[in-house]
Amino acid sequence: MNDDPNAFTLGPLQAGPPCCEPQPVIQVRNLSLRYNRQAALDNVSLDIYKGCITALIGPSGCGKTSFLSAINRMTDLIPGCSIDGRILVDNQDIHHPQCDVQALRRRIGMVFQKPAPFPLSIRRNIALPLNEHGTTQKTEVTAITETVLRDVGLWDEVCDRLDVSALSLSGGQQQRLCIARALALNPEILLMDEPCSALDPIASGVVEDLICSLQGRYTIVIVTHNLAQARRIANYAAFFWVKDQAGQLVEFGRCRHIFESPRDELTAAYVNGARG
Ligand SMILES: Nc1ncnc2c1ncn2[C@@H]1O[C@H](COP(=O)(O)OP(=O)(O)OP(=O)(O)O)[C@@H](O)[C@H]1O
Repeated sequence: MNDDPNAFTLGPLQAGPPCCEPQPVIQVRNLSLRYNRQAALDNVSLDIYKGCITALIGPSGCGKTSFLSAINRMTDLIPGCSIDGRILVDNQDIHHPQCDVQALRRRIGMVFQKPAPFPLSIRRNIALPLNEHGTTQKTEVTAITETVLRDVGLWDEVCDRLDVSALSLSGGQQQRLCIARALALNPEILLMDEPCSALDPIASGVVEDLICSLQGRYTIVIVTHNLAQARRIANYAAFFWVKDQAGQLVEFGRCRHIFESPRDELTAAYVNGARG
């Protein structure tokens, strides 16, 4: 898949933790995305590496959310949205007519900017998606519920009140519940759209630590406006910018390189705060 001269690919890395081995799991090639006649992304090619955290950065309107939503075909749900180009997940073309979109979304979970638990009990928030995806045995659902609530550090806080409304939790707890809900389906990839931006600094720090703790077990693609956060948590960063009225990928690379020695002047200006 690396025959495309427009693709951003990296050479072999130094020996490092397994999460940093550059093994592409999502390969985006020449992705262009439109909302009716308005272009939102133009000819974006990018590899996302297995087990790593990749941050999508860039100013408002440069197409970060559109890019994220295209990866699990959430963009199918937006009237007027059309896509050109190819997205491969584990070498499977997600736009192939035989692609099972429900299975794709099970493999690729999504967490949104604003915590959006279902207006149900904490327990039902985890059980409902499991039931919908065919896991109905009570003992199994109970075991998964405890596992994922522990994974997000919520179990000790809620284990004695699993039947209260999820809406009674704090914003940070709600967001961790939403991450637990996504993890319950045992995804390989997590897409996160500004998961901390609606939270206060303390809750944001807790969710940020949680995201770091998931690194290696999951491939994570995160949109963030918080450059310090991207720098703290991501292995790779992709910098988008609006050129000719459409979002384009300016530069992709190891996070350290993007922030400390970017190749592109625009990237340097953005990460140094001179532009954007
Ligand atoms: N559902 C939609 N219908 C029409 N245009 C849209 C839709 N969603 C996004 N757009 C447009 O597509 C472009 C890219 O938007 P997108 O939300 O992907 O950018 P973004 O970088 O994530 O922005 P932000 O950081 O503000 O969330 C913008 O011009 C936006 O107005």
